[in-house]
Amino acid sequence: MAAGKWVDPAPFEGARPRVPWWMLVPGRLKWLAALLALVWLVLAAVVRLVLVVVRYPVAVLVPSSAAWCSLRFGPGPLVLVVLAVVAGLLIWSGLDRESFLRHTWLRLVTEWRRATVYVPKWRTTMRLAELTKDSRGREYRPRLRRVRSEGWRDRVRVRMVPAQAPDAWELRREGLAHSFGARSCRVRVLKPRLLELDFVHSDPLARPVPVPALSRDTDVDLKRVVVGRTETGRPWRLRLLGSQVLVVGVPGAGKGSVLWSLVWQLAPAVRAGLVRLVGIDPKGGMELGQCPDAFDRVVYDNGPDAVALLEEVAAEVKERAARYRGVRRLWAQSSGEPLTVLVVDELADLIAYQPDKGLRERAARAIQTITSQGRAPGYVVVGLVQDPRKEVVSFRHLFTTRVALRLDEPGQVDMVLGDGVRQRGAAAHEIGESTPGVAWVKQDGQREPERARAFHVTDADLVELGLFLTTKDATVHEFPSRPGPDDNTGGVAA
Ligand SMILES: Nc1ncnc2c1ncn2[C@@H]1O[C@H](COP(=O)(O)OP(=O)(O)OP(=O)(O)O)[C@@H](O)[C@H]1O
Repeated sequence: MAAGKWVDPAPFEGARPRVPWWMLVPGRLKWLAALLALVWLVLAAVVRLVLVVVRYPVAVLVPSSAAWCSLRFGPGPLVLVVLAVVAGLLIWSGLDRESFLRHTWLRLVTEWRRATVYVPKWRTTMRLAELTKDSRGREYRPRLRRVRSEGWRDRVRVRMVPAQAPDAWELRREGLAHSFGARSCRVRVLKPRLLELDFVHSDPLARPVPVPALSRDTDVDLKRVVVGRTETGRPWRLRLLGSQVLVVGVPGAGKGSVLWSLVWQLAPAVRAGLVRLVGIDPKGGMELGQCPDAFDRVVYDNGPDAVALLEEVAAEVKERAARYRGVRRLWAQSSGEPLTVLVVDELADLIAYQPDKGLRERAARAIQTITSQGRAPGYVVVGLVQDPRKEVVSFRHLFTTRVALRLDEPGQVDMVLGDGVRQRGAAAHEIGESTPGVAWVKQDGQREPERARAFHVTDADLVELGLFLTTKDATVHEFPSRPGPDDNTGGVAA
């Protein structure tokens, strides 16, 4: 090599060493990142702890405070505290059993069932029921959210996996019920991706609900007539004023009990002349003939007399509507005219089974007029139907309150209550034969259907009702003279 002259050595052919990326990060940034990670971990642990305490307050707080108490003060004071708490709980349950159950016992049951039933079985059940999804090696599993036990049912909230529809859960209801040890399962959609599953353990409506004592108070709330009890224990309130009511159920489902519960509650107003009942019973009086005194007019067939009565009522609707035009928006007691309730025991007999086409069409036209125009002038139709066939269902949209008692098939539930209502849990086809009077109710404008049972109105009750309506000690309501145009009370009676 000549002095001072550079000669290139052989080129380097080895693999360039790979340094992990974090070794290239400057030292200070590394410390900062480690600190942030630590803070994140601590926060996540605190959130988890808080969640556990919120979800299982009794199971976490009671043993931990007992342990703290015994460590700090010894076992003696702990025993005293336990005895005092037990005594306090006993007094509470004696004084107000309802609130005791709600705030302590049911909370305990909720935690117990969440910890022993839903959490341990959730993952396996979701996989076996094929409610999980796999994508690129990752498993997407529905998330178990809030659990609330109400004794007779557990309400379990679920967040569905993306791209899942409630139908998938609807199809697996029975399997889910068996897996979690429940008698049945209902699926309700709360909002997009959020479902509530009702795991039902017993039926709170298994026992008949007796009718209350006949009231003498004529101030009946016609917007909320109590005709039974809902499964949550509240009164079943049926809207009459401003509504049209359709009651559907197979023979023996208890349509009569819905009807008579309504008449029972209206009786004081009927006796005082504030409400007028008009009836058509195509079954020859088998139903309405049990208490004919309740009705101002009643026809026991589906022939010309029944159609004439329907047309008469339809004409009254038109005449009253013409008088109210520009004067009042909705019937009120101050109008000086009674609210008219038209009861048709078997609607299909008039508009579907009547062999005379002319009569059938006239009946359908009159019913349509009354249901579509009767709301404002104070005419309400209560239609009872055994078979939700096409001819009747085509009227469905005119009835704003629909009551589905026991039905034969799931398709009939959709026909009566409307599409999607069964999916929200209204399984009227699953109502047992042993619980007549139990129904699913859907009112327009109310999202959730309600399960309820009508009062059990016995034959003896109907005799009492008849006597009540025919006794003369009633205070007959004095209507004011015919209203003038200045009487513009668009409000509601009662
Ligand atoms: N709410 C109720 N609670 C307890 N038992 C009831 C109730 N409703 C009806 N029942 C009982 O069920 C039976 C059938 O009731 P109901 O006659 O009212 O049924 P329905 O649907 O009107 O039948 P149909 O269409 O044949 O007239 C009766 O023996 C009645 O006592």
